[in-house]
Amino acid sequence: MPSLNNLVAPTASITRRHREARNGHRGVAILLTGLPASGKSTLAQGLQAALFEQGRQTLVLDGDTLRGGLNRDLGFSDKDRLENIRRASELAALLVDNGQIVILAMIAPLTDLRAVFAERLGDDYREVWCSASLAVCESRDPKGHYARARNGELPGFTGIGSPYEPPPLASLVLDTGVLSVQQGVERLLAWLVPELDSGYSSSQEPTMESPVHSLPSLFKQLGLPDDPVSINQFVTAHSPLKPDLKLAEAFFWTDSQKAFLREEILDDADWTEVVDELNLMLRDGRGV
Ligand SMILES: Nc1ncnc2c1ncn2[C@@H]1O[C@H](COP(=O)(O)OS(=O)(=O)O)[C@@H](OP(=O)(O)O)[C@H]1O
Ligand SMILES: Nc1ncnc2c1ncn2[C@@H]1O[C@H](COP(=O)(O)OP(=O)(O)O)[C@@H](O)[C@H]1O
Repeated sequence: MPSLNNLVAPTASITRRHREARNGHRGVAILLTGLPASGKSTLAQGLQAALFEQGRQTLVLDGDTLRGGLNRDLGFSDKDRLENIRRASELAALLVDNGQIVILAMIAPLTDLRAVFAERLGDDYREVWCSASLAVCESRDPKGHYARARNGELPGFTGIGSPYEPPPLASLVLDTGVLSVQQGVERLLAWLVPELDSGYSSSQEPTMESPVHSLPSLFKQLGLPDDPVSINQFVTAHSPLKPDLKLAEAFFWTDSQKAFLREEILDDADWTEVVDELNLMLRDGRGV
């Protein structure tokens, strides 16, 4: 293994701030934790679909899927579960740094295991407890695991042969034994969306030297719809711009929009960075 002292990370030319500005939302990792069959995977897929529909950048890291590839060398001993979570937390951190909303559907049964996520992801970490009881989960048993565990075929199965410690500090508790799937997804969205829209990573706070405006805020400033789907539609409808045509001279702007863009481009003012970004998107037809 190489010495950590000899590793030098490259400087990123495209930073998290750039990606979040383009996405119009922050990157964040949400752990859905709970007993087997408590609804983690179902809610993760439902939440992902709803966020995707809203034009957001999101993906699911599911314990079962990770264990089929990246973590296929790992079992369910304490040591292996810790390594499972460590790798998932590293992967999630990379993806959050890429501006993604990472939805982790993993049992992560112990407080100490969830602390690995909290420590690695810091302010970018949120915990949701899918709190369906053991009795409810066992009665559902969609994979037949509980029945096998009761027969002694799955020693150390969480909830039967090994413990699940409820998370006392979860940001959100969903009683997945009572709620419908749709109600669960609605509650997740109602809780999460304001957080996504309420500013970006604290480690990337804008400074006086480099004020940051997002693409949505530019669209709002221009009097245009500012949700991700509308921004995509606008870029698709108006690109590619001819190489010799200046952005502010394009036919689709009103006079006041042109005046605003000219001023911002000439003044090298607050909006320059995001105006540049829109310019590039319109040249190559790339949406958000
Ligand atoms: N012994 C034992 N204990 C718990 N779970 C088991 C076990 N053996 C196999 N499985 C299957 O693995 C899925 C859980 O993987 P995770 O990576 O989320 O587990 S952990 O966070 O490392 O505890 C889990 O998926 P879910 O039912 O979706 O939770 C099971 O399908
Ligand atoms: N409120 C709910 N949230 C999530 N799943 C629910 C809910 N109510 C019933 N279910 C059902 O419970 C089962 C949960 O399975 P799954 O999502 O694979 O759980 P886990 O990933 O926690 O093992 C699914 O069959 C799902 O349809």
